[in-house]
Amino acid sequence: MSLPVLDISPFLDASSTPESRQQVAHSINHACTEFGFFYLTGHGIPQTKLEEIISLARQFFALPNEQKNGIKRHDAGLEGGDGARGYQGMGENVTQGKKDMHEAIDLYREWDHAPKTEGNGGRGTWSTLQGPNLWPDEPKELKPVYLAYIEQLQNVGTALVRAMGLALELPVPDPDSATTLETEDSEVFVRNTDQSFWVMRLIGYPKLSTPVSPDAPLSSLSCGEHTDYGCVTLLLTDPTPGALQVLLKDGTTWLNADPIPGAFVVNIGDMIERWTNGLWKSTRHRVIHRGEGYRVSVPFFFEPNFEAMVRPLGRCVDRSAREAIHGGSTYGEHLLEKVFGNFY
Ligand SMILES: O=C(O)CCC(=O)C(=O)O
Ligand SMILES: [Fe+2]
Repeated sequence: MSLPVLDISPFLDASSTPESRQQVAHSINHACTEFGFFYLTGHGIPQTKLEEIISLARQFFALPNEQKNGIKRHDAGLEGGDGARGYQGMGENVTQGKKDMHEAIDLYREWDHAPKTEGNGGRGTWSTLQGPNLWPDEPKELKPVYLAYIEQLQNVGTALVRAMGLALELPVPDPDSATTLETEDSEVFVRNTDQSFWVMRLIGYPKLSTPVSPDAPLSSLSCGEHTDYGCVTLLLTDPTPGALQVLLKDGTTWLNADPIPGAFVVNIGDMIERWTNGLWKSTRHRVIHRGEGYRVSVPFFFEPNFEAMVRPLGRCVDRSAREAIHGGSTYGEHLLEKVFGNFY
């Protein structure tokens, strides 16, 4: 058994036929209903570029701790800190109250919603999430290469959520009637991600040394079991097999989501589950790296706009034949809860 493979190219190619798009949409509905996870090909980003992204992250993690801590994340209100952006050393990330065995840099869309509070002379103090990204000085090419990559990923994310709107059989937009952000047509996800408050994580995982045991404490995991909290995740990893594991619908079987060269591993997050009223569930997954070498992964979380109101879509509520699972809140409110709660 392995996860479905989907080719998104009909949604990136303006000359593709409606039939080819429908076919992709159909496969997405199947993949999201059965797994919440799939491989994505046809995204147009060359494999050499993907390899460069992994290699630059690997070069950063190989630097001495002292240098990595130069862009350390600090709590909001402390000099240079916004409680979210920057580098976290090994064991600083916490999932379900347990330390994860990884180190990471978190980058977010730059804050452009409200005036920033700048400090006098120093790096400034910031409200949560409102500081600037803390980019590494080394390797020097990391920042420009990642910025270009993030632009490309936003296009892929848009293509994907467009396909998802069709996959849910939401009505196609009526060109004669005005739409609002909350109009529930097949473009609803595209409109609510057009200023995506994206997150990019560069993650480094040392090989775990503790022995495998069924009741091993969660603290021995590379990244504890969780769902992703946003919209869709486009995950790029190095070739290490056996690390990322996905919980199947039976609720007990863990499937290895081993990387396919040139493809992203995609999964849906809690905001899609909420929008679809649970027709599509955000699937639990975890990382246990007991293989060889130092594993590097770079997930890109393509999220709703900060201000997007996320509540179950009427058609999905009808189709799911149950009450709305949530009363609605903005993505920003949801994210702030997650940041304050150390994420998962
Ligand atoms: O490193 C991976 O393969 C997955 C990481 C992950 O699930 C996450 O950062 O949310
Ligand atoms: Fe995840």
